[in-house]
Amino acid sequence: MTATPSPADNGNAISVRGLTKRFGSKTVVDHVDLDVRRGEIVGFLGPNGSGKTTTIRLICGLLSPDAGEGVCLGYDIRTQSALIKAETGYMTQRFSFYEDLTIRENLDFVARLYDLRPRRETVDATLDRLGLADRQHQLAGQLSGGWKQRLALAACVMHHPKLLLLDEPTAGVDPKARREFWDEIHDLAAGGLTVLVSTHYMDEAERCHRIVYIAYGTIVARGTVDEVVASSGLKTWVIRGDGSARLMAELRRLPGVEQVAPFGTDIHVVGSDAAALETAVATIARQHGLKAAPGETSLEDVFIRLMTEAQARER
Ligand SMILES: Nc1ncnc2c1ncn2[C@@H]1O[C@H](COP(=O)(O)OP(=O)(O)OP(=O)(O)O)[C@@H](O)[C@H]1O
Repeated sequence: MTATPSPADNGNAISVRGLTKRFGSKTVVDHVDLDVRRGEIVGFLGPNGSGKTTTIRLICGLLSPDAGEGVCLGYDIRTQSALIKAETGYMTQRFSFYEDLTIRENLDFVARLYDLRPRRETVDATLDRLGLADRQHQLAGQLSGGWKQRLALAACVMHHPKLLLLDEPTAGVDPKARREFWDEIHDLAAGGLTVLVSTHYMDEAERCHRIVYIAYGTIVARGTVDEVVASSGLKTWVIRGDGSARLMAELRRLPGVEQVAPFGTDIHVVGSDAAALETAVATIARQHGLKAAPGETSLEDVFIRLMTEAQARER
C-alpha cells in the first residue's frame, strides 16, 4: 500500500489532539493529547477502566473518535486506518493461538494471513530474531506463559511494523520472562521501532523512556519517571523497625500524612506538606523510640495519589 504521509507529524510516530470517545452517555477518553516520538518507548498507565485500551484503539484506527484528530505514522487516524494497521503491530491483552499447532505453524499461519513473502524465509527470520528457533516444533498449547508471550510478540513484529501497540503484554508472566520481554522491546526500539505499552507494573514503567498516566479518560501526568515523581511534590519518610498495624493507624490520624505503607518491617510515610509530614513522623518515632529518615518517593506512591485525586474530582 502506498500513500503520502502527512508532514504534520513533526517526527512523531503518534501525534493526536483532543481525542474523545464516548460509549453511550459515558466519556471514556476525554480530550487526550499525546505525542510519541519515533523510536521512543512510552508507558501508558492508569487504573482499570481509565481508557488505555480505548485510546490505543483510537490511535490505530480500530475505533473512530467522537472528537479530536491526529496522525499515526504520518497517516490520518480518522481516514487512513488501513494504512496505519499495515504498519502497526498490536498485541492485545488476550492474545490467542492455535494451541494444537506448533510455534512455527502458528507463525506460518500469520504469514499466510498477511501474505508475507517469501513466507518460509520470513518465518525463519522471525523465529531467529525472537529466539524461538530451538522451540519451533513445540505445540503452542504446551508453552509456558513467557514463551507464549514471545510467540505473540513474534506474530506482531513479523511484518516489520514501525509501531508496536502493546496492551498489558506481560500480565501473568513471571519476572524473568518479563525482564527478557523488556530487553527485546528495547532491542526493537533501538532498531527504530516506536512502542506504546500499557502496563500496571511499576518496574515496567521505569523501563520506559517516558510515561503517561491516564485517569477517567484524562491524562493527569506525563514525563520521564523522575519528572513525574518530582512534579508530584510528594515527600517520603521511612520509619524503621516497626511495621505494625497499630503504628500505621496512629500515623494515619496525624495531619500531613497522606499515605502509609508497610515495606517489610519499615513503614513508608508520604505527604505533600513537607513540614507537617516531618512533624508527624518525628512525633511517632520519638513516642515509640524508633528511627526515621527521609526516603525516596516511589512511582507507586505518586500513582496512588493521582488516582485518589482523580476519584475525588469525579465525585
Ligand atoms: N465497546 C465498549 N462499549 C461500552 N463501554 C466500553 C467499551 N469498551 C470499553 N468500554 C468502557 O470504557 C471504559 C474504559 O475502558 P478501557 O478498556 O479503555 O480501559 P483500560 O484503561 O484499558 O482498562 P484496563 O486497565 O482494565 O484494561 C471502561 O469503563 C469500559 O467498561
